[in-house]
Amino acid sequence: MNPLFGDDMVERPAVELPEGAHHVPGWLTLEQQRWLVDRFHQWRQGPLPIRSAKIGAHEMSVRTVCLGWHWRPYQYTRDAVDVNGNRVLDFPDWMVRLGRKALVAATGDPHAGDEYTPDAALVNYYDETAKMGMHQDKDERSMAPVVSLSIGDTCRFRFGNTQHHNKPYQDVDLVSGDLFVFGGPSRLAYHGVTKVHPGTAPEGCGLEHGRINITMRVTGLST
Ligand SMILES: O=C(O)CCC(=O)C(=O)O
Ligand SMILES: [Fe+2]
Repeated sequence: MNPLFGDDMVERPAVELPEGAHHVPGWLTLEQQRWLVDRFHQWRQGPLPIRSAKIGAHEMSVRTVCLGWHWRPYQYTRDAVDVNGNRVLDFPDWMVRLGRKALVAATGDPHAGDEYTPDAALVNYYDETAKMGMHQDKDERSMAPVVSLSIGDTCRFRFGNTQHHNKPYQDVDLVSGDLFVFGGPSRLAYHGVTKVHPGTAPEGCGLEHGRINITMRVTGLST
């Protein structure tokens, strides 16, 4: 028998993710996406310019501007000593609330966000050729979940295991408006972005080219 809502009619079949990892397709409305893109354009005005972080002598292809704490490999500081020495922007209160809502949406647990107070965000911009190699987010001292929001072009996000950057991993398409959360036993899973699909940003998301990804984290550092 053909089920009425069989897998064949679901545009994006759910991928089986390890415990602690959650993907919520289309979590942000287009209006919310546009509003976040406007914030992005403000953040990149300064006091810190958006820049490619350097891993040794190698510049990352992604460009990043931070909120709350400034990240450079492999540490967080309030002042961007590797850029222009200026102090990083404050972490906005609305983003704390958004992070809490994201955890509730991702887990289905109405209390999942109660204790969550992210204090750092990396706001990454990918042009059509940018990628991010497999890595763990482990510069934080807290194991609270990472909340990730995507806007603009679709990317191929690779979400792996906590042991090494090889298989097993799952490839997930992160589309404009998608939420992805990794916490619990998946908090230190290796992950990366293998490809951005140019020209896939939906009309009305506020971004015509490229992809913005915001990851909120709890650094566990004090002021
Ligand atoms: O762009 C993404 O979806 C992932 C970004 C990421 O892993 C990071 O900023 O550490
Ligand atoms: Fe990461």
